[in-house]
Amino acid sequence: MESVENQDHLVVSSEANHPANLIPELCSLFYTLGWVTGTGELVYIAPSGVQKERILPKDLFVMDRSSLKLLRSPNPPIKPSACTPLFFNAYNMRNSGACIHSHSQNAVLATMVFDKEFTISHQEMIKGIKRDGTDTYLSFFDTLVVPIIENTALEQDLTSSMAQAMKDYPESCAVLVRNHGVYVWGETWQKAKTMSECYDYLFELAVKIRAMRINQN
Ligand SMILES: CSCCC(=O)C(=O)COP(=O)(O)O
Ligand SMILES: [Zn+2]
Repeated sequence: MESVENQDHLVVSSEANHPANLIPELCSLFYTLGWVTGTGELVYIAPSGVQKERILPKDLFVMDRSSLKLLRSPNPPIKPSACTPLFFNAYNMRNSGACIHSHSQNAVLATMVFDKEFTISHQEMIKGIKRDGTDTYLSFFDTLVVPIIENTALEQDLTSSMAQAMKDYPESCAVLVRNHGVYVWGETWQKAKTMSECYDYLFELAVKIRAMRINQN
């Protein structure tokens, strides 16, 4: 059997949007936003516990989506992101093409001021959020609802509660984790990124609305 450490062709591409080039670029962008950490038939996964803004294509793991077999591992061996089983919730339960995990303070603050669900309505940016499993987006007058699950000591221990929240909220494209951050997924990396930006904006806005005691009627 070929070594998973010598499959460099899987992470070499001249296409800017190839996951091998895109993931380092997005990790670098998310680092500048203070979010940090994130991820066909191949699943590209960032390494765990490293400085995400410095990731290079050669640092990525590549996994077969259906068999979960690791096809490529960086050399020297490091672990794939601890979020891998949570990313697979999004891939398997929603057939999504990309999942982004962020530790944005806006997401964390939202989990501190809301109880079981984050809600917001009558905001233009709500229109950037899809109703998962449908071809429609929320309207200005809809209420955006995001489930909040409790944090655990280890990232992988969030897997079942995230899966339960996804079953309970079939149209949500995100799950908040109390005092930790958020997972956002989409059918493409572009949709996952755009929705991450909309969610983050709305989390920040809702926290400020509460802090300023603005009455929304
Ligand atoms: C300071 S990060 C703590 C663990 C965590 O929340 C996380 O998301 C780890 O992600 P990684 O991709 O670095 O394994
Ligand atoms: Zn995390």
